[in-house]
Amino acid sequence: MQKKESFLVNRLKSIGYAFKGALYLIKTEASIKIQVCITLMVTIAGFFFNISATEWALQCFAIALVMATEGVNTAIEAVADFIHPEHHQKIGIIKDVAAGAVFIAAFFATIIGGIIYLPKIL
Ligand SMILES: Nc1ncnc2c1ncn2[C@@H]1O[C@H](COP(=O)(O)OP(=O)(O)OP(=O)(O)O)[C@@H](O)[C@H]1O
Repeated sequence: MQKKESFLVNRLKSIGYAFKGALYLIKTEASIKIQVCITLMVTIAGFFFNISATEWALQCFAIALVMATEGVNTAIEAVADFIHPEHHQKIGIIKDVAAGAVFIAAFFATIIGGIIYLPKIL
């Protein structure tokens, strides 16, 4: 009989798997690499312009939203390719909708960036 692992060991393992997934995403996805670069740039900009705590919170939220939707988009693409490797109209729609979610997050993240930085630059 298999020994039942404690709740804590299970949670730690889950964090490990999630970390592995995030690392895989950063290593394999070109768009996430670009997003990591943008994250570094806006973090430097945040310190440079000495943005407020609320602005930091909004910036972190925008970054997290874009990266999280990108991760979900990648997972959906992988599932779609796995279950139906051939070309299919429905797969196309599924992938387009998933990509659309990333676009929406990125669009509003850009607006947040504009609201924070444009008044400081102009
Ligand atoms: N199996 C398929 N059947 C129908 N259309 C597809 C299929 N695979 C891809 N497409 C179309 O091509 C587009 C790009 O798909 P792809 O899987 O190459 O994603 P991508 O945007 O290049 O992914 P990445 O996030 O890795 O850059 C999809 O949004 C969809 O419109």
